[in-house]
Amino acid sequence: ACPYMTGEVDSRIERRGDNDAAADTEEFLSGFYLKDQDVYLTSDVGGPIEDQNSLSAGERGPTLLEDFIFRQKIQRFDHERVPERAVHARGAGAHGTFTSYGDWSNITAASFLSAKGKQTPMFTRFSTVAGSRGSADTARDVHGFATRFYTDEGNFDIVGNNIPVFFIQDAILFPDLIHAVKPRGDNEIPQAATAHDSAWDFFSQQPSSLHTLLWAMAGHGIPRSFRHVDGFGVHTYRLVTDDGKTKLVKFHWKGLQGKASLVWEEAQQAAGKNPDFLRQDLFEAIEADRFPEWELGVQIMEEEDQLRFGFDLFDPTKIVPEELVPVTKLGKMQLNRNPLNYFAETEQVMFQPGHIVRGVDFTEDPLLQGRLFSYLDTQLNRHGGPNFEQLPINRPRVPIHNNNRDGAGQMFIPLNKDAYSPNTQNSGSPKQANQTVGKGFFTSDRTTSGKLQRTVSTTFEDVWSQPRLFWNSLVAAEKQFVVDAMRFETSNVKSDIVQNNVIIQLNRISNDLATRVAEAIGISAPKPDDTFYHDNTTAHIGAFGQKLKTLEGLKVGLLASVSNKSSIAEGAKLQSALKSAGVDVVVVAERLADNVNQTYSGSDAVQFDAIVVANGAEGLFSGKSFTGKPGKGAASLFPAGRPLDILLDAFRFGKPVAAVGNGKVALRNGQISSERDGVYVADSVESLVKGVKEGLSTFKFLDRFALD
Ligand code: HEM
Repeated sequence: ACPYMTGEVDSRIERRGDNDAAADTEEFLSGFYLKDQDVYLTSDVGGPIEDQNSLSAGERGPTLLEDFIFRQKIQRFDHERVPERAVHARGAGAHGTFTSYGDWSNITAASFLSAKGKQTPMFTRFSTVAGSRGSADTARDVHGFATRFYTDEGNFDIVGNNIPVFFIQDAILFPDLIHAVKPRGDNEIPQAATAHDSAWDFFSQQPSSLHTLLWAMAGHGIPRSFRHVDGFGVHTYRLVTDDGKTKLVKFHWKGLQGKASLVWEEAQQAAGKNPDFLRQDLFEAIEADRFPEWELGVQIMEEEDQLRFGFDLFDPTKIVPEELVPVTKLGKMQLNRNPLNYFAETEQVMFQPGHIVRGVDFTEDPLLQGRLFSYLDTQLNRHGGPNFEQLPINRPRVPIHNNNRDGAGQMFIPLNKDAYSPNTQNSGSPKQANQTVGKGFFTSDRTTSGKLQRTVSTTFEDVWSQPRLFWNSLVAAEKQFVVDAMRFETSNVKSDIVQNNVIIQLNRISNDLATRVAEAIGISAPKPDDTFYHDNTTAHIGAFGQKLKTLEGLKVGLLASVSNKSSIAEGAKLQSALKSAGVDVVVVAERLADNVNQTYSGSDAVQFDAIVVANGAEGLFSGKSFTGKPGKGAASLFPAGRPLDILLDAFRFGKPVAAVGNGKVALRNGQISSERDGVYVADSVESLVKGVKEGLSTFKFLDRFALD
């Protein structure tokens, strides 16, 4: 244990998955805990400190420079911030466990996949890309899905996203992409948003970005929670067996919660009312022992398949449709433990695509190749020195021995004074792995040759057919989400040239898409540009229209009234009926009282996955509240019309809405027909529950989104 650890073990430390890997994590991290319980205050160098006043010359005199206590405290405060990540600055992470489904030595020598049931500790961080560290969680963006395996042969990171493709094909364009999507140079506007000229200028000038853009606009850009996203390694990687045989693979993380997305207006509401919407959901789910899980899968391909599917497997703007190559599930990740300190763990974790282990290898993908430089380089800047791999969250769970030395923040005391190899002075140690434990990391057999050139491979040229495949594969409501998103974004673009260029590019994907966006920004419908048009479709790409696999951690809002006690009591009944499904009920009323969890003034539809209006609360939903005049009595406790707004918003956002008994008056006042899908009416809470559960698993009722 840490020599400075004092007091009882923190109760939060006990909260974790009940398995060996979680126990390893606990044992490892406990060596670093600092717990300030029943102790006295000291300076950084250990001297006891008596009080919190600075040293002054006389009672009313100036503070003295000699006050080392004052200077140290202020100095430490002045240096609390480190540079945020250049991208993916906003995020949240959790510890977890990976369990292998089998012995996969037929495809990889990676030791964490060497036996059925083998467990490996993990840390995973989800993020948005463009926003700064304090930006809202629900900004529309690609989401980072970075995973680390602390394997018994060193750390392996799959630094992926929740979208399986990327904007560019060559890493040299990454600064351009990021400069274009980040805020403007002159006024630093807008924060965490792509609805501006430079972003769309880049997208329309660099059409390799269209595929990723479509995914982001279709709902994957605004997920319901981090628990409801899938993850992708994006690039094609290699798996290598002990005898050197390689397979090409695409990594997938398939969520066992199912996929779910917000709608745009809902994301906006969340951004204002609760900018921590996604990180809070993840944190609370894990605190409640509802551990989210993902299966790690691979699409396995042969070296000869590199160009077999009509595109290049080394082009990161392409998916391999699962109809062509199904996903083989290798194991499962469970996130089962929250960090105990955000900065020490989530902020200081340094993922790198270059953290790989024996049994995995890179490919020639030029985006991947560039990333191998960028992450280490930026982390040297972020940490201020080369020793960040020694931080607890980055330190491998296996011994490290090498001749790397010194640098800022060295935390070890290396005893070998002969830090070179080969040597005789230290008995040849550290020795090569193949002289001791067998094989060390080895690069797969690859041959490359060719004339030096600065060009994009001709096999990367078609960047329109796959966006078309994506568009073709969406259901009508999802297409409408894309159209709405693009209308919103491009109507914020000021430049006619950029707007026109966007339409030209969209028209290469689909004339329908281009026309629908064009008409909203006052551009006449273009004639079809059909070189890349086709009618193919693929499954597994939508964010909507599929059932959730579990309801765990979803929230139902019961809209009740303190003036009718039985309406409040329905909360307990509803909660007991939904408990086994892991759904939480939140009782909302005019003011806090016994069994009331939230007030109308503090609530919004986005906080709930379904709404139930209690019998007896209908009086709060009268049309009168729309007069805009301040209400009287109870009504003055919340903004005029709020209960009906919550109900209507929930309905507009595609959520299930329900009413018990006279609660149906509220539906009527909101002109919500009980004939609509996902609208449930019953005389008792008990007879409503089946419908509400069904509605929750449906998640979004797509018929509510007008199509045009
Ligand atoms: C397939 C394409 C890419 C994916 C999936 C991806 C994913 C990610 C993720 C998930 C993170 C956040 C890691 C964390 O949670 O700490 C990240 C950070 C970062 N990415 Fe990428 N990225 C991609 C392309 C690139 C490229 C091409 C570059 C540069 C050439 C780049 C540079 C960075 C940098 C500088 C960071 C910040 C790292 C840090 O400060 O620790 N990324 N990326």
